[in-house]
Order: sequence, then C-alpha cells, then structure tokens
Amino acid sequence: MALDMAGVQKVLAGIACPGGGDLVSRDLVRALSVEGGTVRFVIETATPDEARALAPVQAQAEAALRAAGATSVQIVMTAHGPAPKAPPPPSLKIGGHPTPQTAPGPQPVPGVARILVVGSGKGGVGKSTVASNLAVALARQGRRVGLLDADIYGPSQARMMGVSKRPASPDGKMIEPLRAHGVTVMSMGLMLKEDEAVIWRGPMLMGAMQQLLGQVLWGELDVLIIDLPPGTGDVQLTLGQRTKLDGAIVVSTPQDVALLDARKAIDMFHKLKTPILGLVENMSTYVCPNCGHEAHLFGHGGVAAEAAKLGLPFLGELPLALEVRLAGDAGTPVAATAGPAADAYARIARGLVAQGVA
Ligand SMILES: Nc1ncnc2c1ncn2[C@@H]1O[C@H](COP(=O)(O)OP(=O)(O)OP(=O)(O)O)[C@@H](O)[C@H]1O
Repeated sequence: MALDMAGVQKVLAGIACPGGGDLVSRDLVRALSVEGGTVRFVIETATPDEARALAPVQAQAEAALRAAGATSVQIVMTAHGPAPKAPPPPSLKIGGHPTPQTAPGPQPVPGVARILVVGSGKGGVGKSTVASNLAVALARQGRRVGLLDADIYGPSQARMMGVSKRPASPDGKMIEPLRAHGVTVMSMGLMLKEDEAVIWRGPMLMGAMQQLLGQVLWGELDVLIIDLPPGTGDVQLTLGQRTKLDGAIVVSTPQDVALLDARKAIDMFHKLKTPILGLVENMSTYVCPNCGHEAHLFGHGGVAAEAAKLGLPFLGELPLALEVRLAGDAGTPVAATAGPAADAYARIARGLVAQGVA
C-alpha cells in the first residue's frame, strides 16, 4: 500500500532523537508532504549544533521511509538559532522577521557569477513579467541565465515561462531545475500543488529559500535573476541577509501610487546594502494597434523622473501592450519573439551586459 501522511508520521515517530524523544514528539518536522511515493519535509532545529547532532537522525529517517515504501525522500535540515561564532546580525527594523538571524553574512551561490533581484513596492506592476522577459532577453544575448521565482505566495514564473513539469531529484537531495527559452528555471510553484495556499512561518520561508538556492543544480550561470514577491517582507529580508545579491532592479508603473511604494522597496534595498542597478518603467506607452495613436494610461515619465530625483539609473521603459500579456499567459515571454516589446527588453538587457552587471 502506498505510504500516506499517517504512515509517514508513524515512521517518523519511531525515529529516536539524541537527548530523548522522537522526530514527532519533539515537534521538529515542518512542511511535510506526501505525494505518490515522494516524501518531503523540513527538520527544523533550534541551533546549528542541534542540526549537527540530528544529522544521523536525518539519515535514519530517510532509510526508514524508504524501507516503508517511499520511492523518494527529500529532507531539508534547517537551524534557526545563533551560530557559535557568527557576527552580530545587522539591525534591520523593516518587515518584522519572526526569527533571530543565523547566517554568518550574505553568501554567494556556488557557480553563479551574479545574482540580480527584481522587486517592486506594489503588486501587479509587472515585476514577474519584467523578470522573465529580462531573463530571456539576456539568454538571447548569449548569457547563461537562471530565473528563480521567489514569489513564494504567488508564483507565476512557471506559467510565464511555459514550464509545468515537476523538477526531478534523482538523489532525493539535489533538485534539477527546468529549462525554457534558453533559461534555467526554478519556482516554488513547481514544488507545490496547483491552487495550494502557502501559509508558512518565517523559519519555513527561510528553509524554502535555502532549498531553492542551495539545493537546486543551477550549474554555471553568468546571472541568476530572482523574482521577488511584491513589497518588503520576509523573503526579501531573508535573501538580503543570507545571500550575496549583486544588484536590484525596481519595477514600477508611472502612477504616483506605484512610485510611492517603489520608494519603500528602494529604501529596503538601501538598508540591505543591495546595490540598486536602476528603475524600470513598465506599462509606459500604449500604442493603439488600429490607429497607431499613443496613449499613456498610467502616465508617462514618472519613473525616470523619480530615478533622477533619487540619483539612481533609469534602465528604460516598457510598453503596455496586449501581446505582452498574451505572451506571458501563453508561456512564451514576448522577449523571445520579435517586435517593439522584445526590442525594449533587448535594449535593457544590452545595457546591463555593457555595464558588466549581467
Ligand atoms: N507591459 C505590459 N503590458 C501588458 N500587460 C502587462 C505588462 N506587464 C505586465 N502585464 C500583465 O499584468 C499582469 C500582472 O503582471 P505581473 O504578474 O508580471 O505583475 P507582478 O508585479 O509580478 O505581480 P505580483 O504582485 O502578482 O507578483 C499580468 O497579467 C501580466 O501579463
């Protein structure tokens, strides 16, 4: 009989931990999922020392689950207490992360030359659209590009890049990302069931981000583009504190209300000491496909003016166009095609390559 949730809990309750109790009675298991023969969960420990002490338990749990019928077992160990000799955490007053800082400073991802994040203050301004199209435009210019959807609460990159296959993990530890339009793609959306709501606490978010960065076989990349969730929350803080980010691109529409929120995102990147590469104006100009009339539904030029005011580079403007939305919905970003929107993305990508940041 296939292993179900109750069966897995029973197996885990039989795994004794050093210091007494078992994995279940010690309440160490998080984010448990059982799907087909695949079992995934996080062992959440309080300190790095406890994580080290529990390493044999992780191996025992894996062996016991396989013996009980699991075909694949993916266990991630996370530790959230202070590391023994870690430097004091930077004092960040934004967001309100629920756990103490544990990492010994921002770390690079092996094999990845640069990490760029695409953020926005406000939702729905086209941040994911810009991230996927920029990734494709850079790949078309010969760069080795990865795209990580860190919008854990509303992942959309799988749809925009046209991938739906669940990533494989032949050894049960490392995850093989997918490839689309010349880009290596990974999204939490590919690891979750469709329509599954994600309600995670801060530590679990950290575990998920660690897994997406550290357990994905990204290979050698010139640039990894990370699509952040909108706003200034846990994911942004976790990433900024733990991962060496080489630059941030802030997307906004020209409206005042979007710009107001973009300022908050910019302020957050300043506090995280992430260099801001510049601002992009999305949904800028609309050209009527019938008569060629130009309209500016959300205004025009507001982002360039804001960039100038803040002393930040303006990277370019992107048209509001039906084909951008249709291409994204259909899984082939408009940057993979030919036309004015693809040209606009190619221009921004060329600028980033010329600056040596992508
Ligand atoms: N320049 C554009 N022209 C036309 N449609 C666009 C453009 N940019 C984005 N869209 C569309 O607007 C919608 C929202 O875009 P997107 O998901 O990229 O925004 P987001 O800022 O990432 O949103 P979220 O806050 O949900 O993460 C999508 O349907 C997308 O196809």
